[in-house]
Amino acid sequence: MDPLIARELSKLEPALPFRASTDYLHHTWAKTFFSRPELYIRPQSIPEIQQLVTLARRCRRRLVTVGSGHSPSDLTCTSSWLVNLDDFNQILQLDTATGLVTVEAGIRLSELGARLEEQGLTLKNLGSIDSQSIAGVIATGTHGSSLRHGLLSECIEDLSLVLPNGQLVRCSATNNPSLFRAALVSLGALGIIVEVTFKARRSFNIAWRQERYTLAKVLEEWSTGLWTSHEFVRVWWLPYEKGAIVWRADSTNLPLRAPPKNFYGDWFGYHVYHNLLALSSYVPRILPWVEWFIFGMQYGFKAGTTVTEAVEPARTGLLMNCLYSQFVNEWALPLEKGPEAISRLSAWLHGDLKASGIPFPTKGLWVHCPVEVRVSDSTNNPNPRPFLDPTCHDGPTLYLNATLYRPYLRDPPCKQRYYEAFEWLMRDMGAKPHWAKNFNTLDSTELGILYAEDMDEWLKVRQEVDPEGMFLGEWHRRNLPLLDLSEQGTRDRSDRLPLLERESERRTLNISGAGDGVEWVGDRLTQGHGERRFSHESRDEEPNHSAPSPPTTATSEESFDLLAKGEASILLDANPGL
Ligand SMILES: Cc1cc2nc3c(=O)[nH]c(=O)nc-3n(C[C@H](O)[C@H](O)[C@H](O)COP(=O)(O)OP(=O)(O)OC[C@H]3O[C@@H](n4cnc5c(N)ncnc54)[C@H](O)[C@@H]3O)c2cc1C
Ligand SMILES: O=C1O[C@H](CO)C(O)=C1O
Repeated sequence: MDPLIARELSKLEPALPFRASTDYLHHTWAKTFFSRPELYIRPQSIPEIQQLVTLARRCRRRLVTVGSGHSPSDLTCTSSWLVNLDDFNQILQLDTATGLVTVEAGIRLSELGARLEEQGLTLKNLGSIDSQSIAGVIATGTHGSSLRHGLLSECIEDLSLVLPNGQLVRCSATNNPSLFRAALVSLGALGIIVEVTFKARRSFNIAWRQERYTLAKVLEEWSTGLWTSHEFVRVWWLPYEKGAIVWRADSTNLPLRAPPKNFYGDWFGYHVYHNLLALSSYVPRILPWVEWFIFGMQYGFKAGTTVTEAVEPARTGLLMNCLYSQFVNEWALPLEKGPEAISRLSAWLHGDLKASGIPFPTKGLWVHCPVEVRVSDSTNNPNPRPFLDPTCHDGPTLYLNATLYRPYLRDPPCKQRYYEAFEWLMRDMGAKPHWAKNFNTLDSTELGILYAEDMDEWLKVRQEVDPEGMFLGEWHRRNLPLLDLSEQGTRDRSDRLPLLERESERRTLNISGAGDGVEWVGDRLTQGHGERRFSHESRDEEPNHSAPSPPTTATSEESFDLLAKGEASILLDANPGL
């Protein structure tokens, strides 16, 4: 343990626990990225969060907050300090009459859903899963698929954050609206969101129906009811089959009816599909056959022949089985551009470069399905939009999500060319990438241009609350124009953003169970913790807030003692590994 940390910790409130452990191995849900933070910290109260932020500032450390690690990119990787709010996850207030609910920001949507249900409430919209933390969902602009809803975060009324100076601030549409709009898609770069107030809806059930369409029928109905006939609609496009699975749902008073068994939801089909995907990494040309076979077994071999229906509570019925580790590359574009985007990508995947207009060769290229096709509409949201909201301002939004599975955690062979071509098309059509996902070919300048004044506003707020870049890392540097053009020549970290963590290398992990996942290594690790920071060390002021009196626990004394002795503080179990 760096003696600087022990020294600085000894100057803080000794009774307040600092629940930090070393030797934690962080990884994304998909095990695409791993990193080894210097400390992994799981606070349980706002004073603890304020204390760890103060300590980080004094020790000159970058902070990263991680929710459930479901963002597919390297956004949450760090060799510095990783903060997780899984133990800060209570419902603080709930008003069944108004539907207003205040929660601690670490709560996972699954736990929140179960607790709301006990009170007859639910979230009004969900994405494909509910494993995420509420703060994580907000931070990256997570969406579901419905033209009657925008981003999941549109139900948020009020947020509280701990800023890099340790201050606890609240914001809403009327109270500090710029901070609110910046914090609604914060990319973890403003501070730690600690409390969230949102409006829930009365619990409801959905009746859903799923059937196979031809792609031609999807495109034919695109503007004549495909997306508007039901509250929730999502489409899985099967490119080789030129087919699609259309899933639609509405709220209902019908009695619950469990969905029928499905092929790859069961043990046998799940493993058959997984092994066929693994085989296709060696013999990629079988992929059209795999698509035909698996989706035929799952949804019927012919359009219109098999319909699946069920009635379920919305909080589970809206979710889906995401199967295996995967890369996902998702972009938002105007809904009316969908038929053109899909037709061009379809032409390209079938080798017709001319019709596609996509300048990448397709020889020897084989890809996985599905391409997820989803929608949202933020234009009816009365709350202010996040500055970094990727959805359209003047009409409904389409999302295209190109999925590539990683059977047994191995990367598929054609990823680079498929994603380069897909991103080329998306950029050609003026689309914006989903912040959490695996996009690669846009740089910070281009993203700055795409978001224009909204990016400027977001950067302005960010710079005001975090002038030293305590919440910034390589992902932010790569994707956001953090410096003005006039400052591009400056060495950003040491000159302007002294705490920004740079990536120093990506290396293969020699541990079993990591597959092709890479270890992200930040310069905190390679430079040796603390080196540069001693010279930059600033003894800044105490945060200007009055923290409630801290709880006194045995663990606080233990943690303090261990750290003061320079030993690792293992108040939590170290990551049990893979
Ligand atoms: C299987 C799967 C299915 C998915 N389905 C969908 C979908 O249907 N629709 C969709 O839009 N996306 C989807 N996603 C993406 C996912 O919703 C987002 O990546 C979401 O951000 C993950 O939440 P998390 O809690 O895991 O956050 P993390 O991935 O851990 O973190 C995401 C960001 O939030 C920040 N953050 C987390 N907690 C805090 C906090 N307390 N304060 C400040 N910043 C914080 C982090 O620093 C980071 O920048 C899916 C991902 C997977 C793997
Ligand atoms: O990122 C995502 O993964 C699933 C697809 O498996 C989904 O819907 C996302 O969004």
